[in-house]
Amino acid sequence: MGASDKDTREEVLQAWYMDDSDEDQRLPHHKDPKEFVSLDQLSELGVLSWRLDADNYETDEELKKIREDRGYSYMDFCEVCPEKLPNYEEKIKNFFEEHLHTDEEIRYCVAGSGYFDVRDRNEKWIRIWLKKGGMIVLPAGCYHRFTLDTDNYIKAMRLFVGDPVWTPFNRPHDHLPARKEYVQGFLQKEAGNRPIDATA
Ligand SMILES: CSCCC(=O)/C(O)=C/O
Ligand SMILES: [Fe+2]
Repeated sequence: MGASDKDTREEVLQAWYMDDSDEDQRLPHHKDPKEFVSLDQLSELGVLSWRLDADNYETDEELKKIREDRGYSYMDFCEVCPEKLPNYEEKIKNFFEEHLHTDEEIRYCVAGSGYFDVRDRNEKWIRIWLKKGGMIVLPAGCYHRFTLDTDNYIKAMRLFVGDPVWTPFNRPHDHLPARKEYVQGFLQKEAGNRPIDATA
């Protein structure tokens, strides 16, 4: 991916470390001073991202190719607002409980915006602001949560490999194979980057 691709992705996808305040979850929760997280840092956590043409998703060849390459055969839409989402209050509460899934969570924002929070490898929260045209993949086994922002509306395309399984496993679910594999991926990367100890 070239530098210019990355720059335009950042118009619809921004990430930063969160503060520790208990204020309204829909506020940005920046640290003071702000501490942004790059898309490369996100990809080190296994979080993939694209910028796509949300006004033309029905005919978008780039989306078609991503779906073919990654096997995303299933697609539907989830609109989050009181008028469109049944059991809105309960769902909003559940989305914001820290959880993981045993499969990827793939969300493409075609309207509105929202926050997907993910834990980094030191358990710090990173807030990912997804806006119209942004698409993210959260890897299986990655603890995360979702909230609307203060605009209170998102319409997201949900993609899945085969028949969808939406089950959230609220933290702690560290014994699940998906979690173990996700953590193992970090440990292997760290071991690969460690300098060789010639005295050992
Ligand atoms: C914007 S899609 C609703 C959030 C959701 O589906 C989910 O699983 C959050 O973790
Ligand atoms: Fe989720």
